[in-house]
Amino acid sequence: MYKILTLNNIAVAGLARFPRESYEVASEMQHPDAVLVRSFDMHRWDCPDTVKAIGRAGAGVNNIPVASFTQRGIPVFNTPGANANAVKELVLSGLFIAARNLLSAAAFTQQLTGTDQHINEQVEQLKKQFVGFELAGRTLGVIGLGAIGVKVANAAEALGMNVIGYDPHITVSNAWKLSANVKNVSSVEEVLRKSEFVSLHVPLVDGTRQLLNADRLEHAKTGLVLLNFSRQAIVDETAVCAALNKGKLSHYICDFPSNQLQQQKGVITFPHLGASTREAEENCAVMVADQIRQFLEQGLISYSVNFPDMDMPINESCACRLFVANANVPHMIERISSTVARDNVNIVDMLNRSRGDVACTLLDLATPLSEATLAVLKNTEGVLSARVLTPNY
Ligand SMILES: NC(=O)c1ccc[n+]([C@@H]2O[C@H](COP(=O)([O-])OP(=O)(O)OC[C@H]3O[C@@H](n4cnc5c(N)ncnc54)[C@H](O)[C@@H]3O)[C@@H](O)[C@H]2O)c1
Ligand SMILES: O=C(O)CC[C@@H](O)C(=O)O
Repeated sequence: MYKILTLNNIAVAGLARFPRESYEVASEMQHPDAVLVRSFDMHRWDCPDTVKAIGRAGAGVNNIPVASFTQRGIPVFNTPGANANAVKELVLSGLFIAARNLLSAAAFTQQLTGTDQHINEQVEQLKKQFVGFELAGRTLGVIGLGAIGVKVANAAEALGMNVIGYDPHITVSNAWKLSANVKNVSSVEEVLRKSEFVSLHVPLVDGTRQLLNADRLEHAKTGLVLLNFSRQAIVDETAVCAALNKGKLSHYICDFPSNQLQQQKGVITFPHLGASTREAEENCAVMVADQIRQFLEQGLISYSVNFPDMDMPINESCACRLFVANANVPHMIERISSTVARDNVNIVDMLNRSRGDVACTLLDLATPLSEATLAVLKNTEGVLSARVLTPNY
């Protein structure tokens, strides 16, 4: 029986992927084999020794201490693209809200009282304060052209906007998906200089923390609308508030309310709603549940943020499969295979892949591996984690 601990609400469609006869899933349990999480802050969480995999039902992994899981030989999975459409639609809403002053206009009509005739007179007399502008012909700059950025860029282009994009690490596959009309520019400053709207779609890592700071915001066109549906710390909030007060920015629309933003004019915040659609929650939950099952049951890895992809069909003549996560250094295969040889076990199939400082090895073994040999393997220099899986043919 595998045990799956959920640290956030995970959509039922995803939880249903774990067969009841072989999985227990709960939000509180002892000795979990894997953990499913959304935005729960795992940096302050004491992870039990039994955990073999972490599944993030979403894109961002800044709430997960990935480096420390890597050292423990634990793969962290995420679900790239599974919530991208939901975020794109919220970003588009942000563009419309800013261009047409929709929130203040709706707040204005909500407070009108009196007869219909009186309300109508107020509407016609005062609506001029909410006059907006059209998106077509305006320039949107997209910073980060990954799963979300590409969708935002293409959708904005379809609305008639000029779209420019900046992503020094764009993947070939995302470059193929991007509309040919999206112009590539070479710096964040150039995006800010040329755009009326800028939307941020980068992950929060050391290199993107406070990507938009006071110096960079100086380059912005006066009246820029800045949208941040990535992470709070991608911008320097103090610099954003100063830019709003100077008129450099007209709006800051983001998914991350904070104490500093609460009273700031020009700010519109949402409660981290980007991925909160039924469709996105289900997509993420189903994708991550399937990844965790594949790893627990077969040692296979896809869409891990810290481990290499591992794909090898289980050899039908094997008695068991050994999964080893190890440091990516010389002599590891030699150490692993000589330890396995203690049991006089024959290797019928094998896969070894590496990614950065980590490597993974799958060995399909003709006969079972003893507990004693597995224990020796776990203590072998360079081995981060090891476990034996008994295939369920
Ligand atoms: N608001 C929400 O609910 C919500 C939902 C999903 C994702 N997100 C956030 O959005 C981020 C992006 O998601 P995604 O699915 O598009 O991820 P992704 O990995 O597909 O794309 C990120 C892109 O950013 C690019 N990038 C990295 N550093 C950059 C830099 N310094 N300048 C320009 N580009 C840079 C990468 O090359 C990549 O193409 C996530 O990491 C997460 O933090 C928020
Ligand atoms: O799980 C959520 O609601 C938010 C997820 C989102 O921030 C992500 O990075 O995918």
